[in-house]
Amino acid sequence: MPDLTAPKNNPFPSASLLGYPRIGRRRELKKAVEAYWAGKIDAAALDSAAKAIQLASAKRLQELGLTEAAAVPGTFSYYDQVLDTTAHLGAVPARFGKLLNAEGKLDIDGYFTLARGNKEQQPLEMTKWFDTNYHYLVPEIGPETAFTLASTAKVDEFAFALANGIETRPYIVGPVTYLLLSKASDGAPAGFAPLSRLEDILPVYVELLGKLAAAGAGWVQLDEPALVVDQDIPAADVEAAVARAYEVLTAAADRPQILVSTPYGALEGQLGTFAATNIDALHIDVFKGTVPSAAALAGLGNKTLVAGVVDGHNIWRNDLAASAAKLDELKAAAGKVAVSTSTSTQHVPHDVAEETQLSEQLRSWLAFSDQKAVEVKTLAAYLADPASAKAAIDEATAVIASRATAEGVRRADVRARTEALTAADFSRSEYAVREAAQEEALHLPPLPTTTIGSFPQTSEIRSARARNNKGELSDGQYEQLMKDEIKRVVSLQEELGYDVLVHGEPERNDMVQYFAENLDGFDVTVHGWVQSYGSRCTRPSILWGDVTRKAAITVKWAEYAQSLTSKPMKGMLTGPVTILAWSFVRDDQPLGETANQVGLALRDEIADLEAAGIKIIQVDEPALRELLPLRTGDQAGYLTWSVDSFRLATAGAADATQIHTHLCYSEFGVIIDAIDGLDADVTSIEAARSRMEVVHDLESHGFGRGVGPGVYDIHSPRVPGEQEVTGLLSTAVKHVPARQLWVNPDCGLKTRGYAETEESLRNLVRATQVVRAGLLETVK
Ligand SMILES: CN1c2c(nc(N)[nH]c2=O)NC[C@@H]1CNc1ccc(C(=O)N[C@@H](CCC(=O)N[C@@H](CCC(=O)N[C@@H](CCC(=O)O)C(=O)O)C(=O)O)C(=O)O)cc1
Ligand SMILES: N[C@@H](CCS)C(=O)O
Ligand SMILES: [Zn+2]
Repeated sequence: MPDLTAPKNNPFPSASLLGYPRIGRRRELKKAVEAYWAGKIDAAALDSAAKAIQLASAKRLQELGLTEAAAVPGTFSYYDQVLDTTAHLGAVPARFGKLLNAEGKLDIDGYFTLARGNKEQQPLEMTKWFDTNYHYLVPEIGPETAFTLASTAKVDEFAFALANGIETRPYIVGPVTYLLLSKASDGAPAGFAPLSRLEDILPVYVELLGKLAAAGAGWVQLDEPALVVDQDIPAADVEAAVARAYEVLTAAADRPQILVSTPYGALEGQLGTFAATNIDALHIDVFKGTVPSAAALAGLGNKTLVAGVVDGHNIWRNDLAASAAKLDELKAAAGKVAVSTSTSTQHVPHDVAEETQLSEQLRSWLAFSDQKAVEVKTLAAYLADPASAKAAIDEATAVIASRATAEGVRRADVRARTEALTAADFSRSEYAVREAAQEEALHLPPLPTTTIGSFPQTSEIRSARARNNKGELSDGQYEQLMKDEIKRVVSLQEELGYDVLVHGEPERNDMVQYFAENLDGFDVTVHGWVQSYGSRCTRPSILWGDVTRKAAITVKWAEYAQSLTSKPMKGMLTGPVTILAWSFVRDDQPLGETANQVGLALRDEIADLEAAGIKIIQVDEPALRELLPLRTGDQAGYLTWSVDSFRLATAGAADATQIHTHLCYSEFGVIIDAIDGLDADVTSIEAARSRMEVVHDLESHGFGRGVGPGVYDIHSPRVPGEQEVTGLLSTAVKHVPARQLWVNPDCGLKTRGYAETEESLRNLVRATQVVRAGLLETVK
């Protein structure tokens, strides 16, 4: 048992992870949380499932060598780390009414209400966490928000691990990042900035630090990733906020030692701001970021520099020799150096060893969370005694070298095709020419109605796929079940009166993995689940080699669906940027090169869809915003290659073929030029959750082609009423010329149930009829 009376001035652990997956090696948390939501287990059973995961993870990390006090990160969460911070601060938006219980605490049901909403209230908005495919719940802060320590979950988790003999390092989002990620609550005065409430949240942090110290915590981790992003407020204001926040927190009478972590990129000038505070350790990302100057590092004085040299965001085996060289530089300039990951490893799966279906060669190139723990430990050993790590470093060097020449990594046929590309391959005819050709081919009514692609992925569909994978259902039987589903979805859309139909995507396990399974250059995992949001997970595919299409991928399904209706059926593809963003992408060449290879494979697929009689083809790019570099100086280069790869995919289409694209899960104002640059004939874009904010951007930009701002928020079971949709459409027609406007939901319907889907889709059509009639009146 650790000695609780020992002085809390332990050194920072020489090797640690910044965070660890919390969903469980077999998605135990997902299963428990969903069972709790469905009323199948009670709160006590959920609590014991959560504890079992916490303990198993902590023990596993100890087995892997992270045995020092505070080396195991306390990053468990039932749903989201930002929501956890909201809970600890008691920052419940007033619109939820009284959610705290009689003791002033937010219990588990209140916590899930913020995440999932209730009959009256939409949940907190969900948006992308930095440049990852993880989504957090956006806090709503106003001048009225009351802050109080409404949860002690972090203290309880710490005490539980300690009682089991493991001193963890509790994690919480730091005050500056928390407020910078917040949005102003409804009703806050114009121009209100959540950061203006800094003084008011600090006492709650101080109280929490006191409770953690009392429970025996030696170290706490305050995560400040917002500091690696160029904010749209002056840098001096951010600096002042950091200085003030950490002046108050470090002055707390009783507190653990404080590590501030700054993952996802280079801290740049803000390193000096932290150097001037009294925090005890500062983590910097030296994987994506660069090694700071010796002078900047010297400014850290007695603080421990926690070097994030092992990539927490991708799955390639660490180049230990390169990391060792960085550590040498850091050690020469900074006093105390410890080793860690660049980010939490919540973005990568648990263990490569689970993926026995992958070739040994591919597995040797990879490092998931558990392998990263070992890498961190090896590098810490290197710092203490370089000779002790020599064998491991040499092995990593040899394995990485073997990748460069392995079969499939560089293919002459693929390279010849990308090298032969010319400007003409990236452009279609003028829009006016295409518009006329499409008008003639499609004869669509004003305000055409459509959906984004997926229909509910029922448990029957998923279980059929699982049985097919296990060999319990033949390919023929599986295909027939998918066709039956497509038929149902097509007749439902006809009955509801939609103008442009979709086949519903039942045959896809995921909109990226499905394509990866059908392209050379990729491999997929069996257990490689990564949390996307709440209980939802994805299995990012591994893009390790040159990409080509083995055979047509979607054509047979699109052709079948089109054979069932005289209405146009949309072909449905995932775009190159999104395929890259939601996979683990090779790190041995520029992303733009890889994106063009994927773009060419999609271009071939579009040609085959056209040949099969498909007149409208949607190429989804929901991740276009996600990959936007966090530093403004890096953004233009990204936008060039990303937009180009989409154009390469789509520019082979005939004038009469209508190309759609779809974007969601982000705010798009900042990349509106790039969206326009995609040159899609129609763009559907998430808008319902933000009450059509995007139409202002479209209007001021003078967006000239078809556009469908979403009018149905598909993220919750709530059904939008006909009047609500009419209202949203009426707003849209004020800002976007009616002849350009389409009517559609915010995103696909795969996470929804049929009951609410049917009712909502019916309301969309009814509202469209009302607005169309109004347009006719105006014309008269
Ligand atoms: C649009 N979004 C996506 C993102 N990233 C992606 N890669 N894909 C996306 O669609 N990022 C942004 C958003 C995030 N949103 C979501 C939305 C929904 C999910 C989701 O529903 N995930 C599912 C898993 C999906 C999947 O891979 N399904 C497979 C396997 C299903 C499964 O679990 N099978 C069981 C057996 C089932 C049975 O027997 O009945 C098993 O294997 O144990 C499939 O359909 O075949 C989730 O469950 O979390 C994610 C992100
Ligand atoms: N076509 C996809 C897009 C999701 S972003 C779907 O409808 O699910
Ligand atoms: Zn979407």
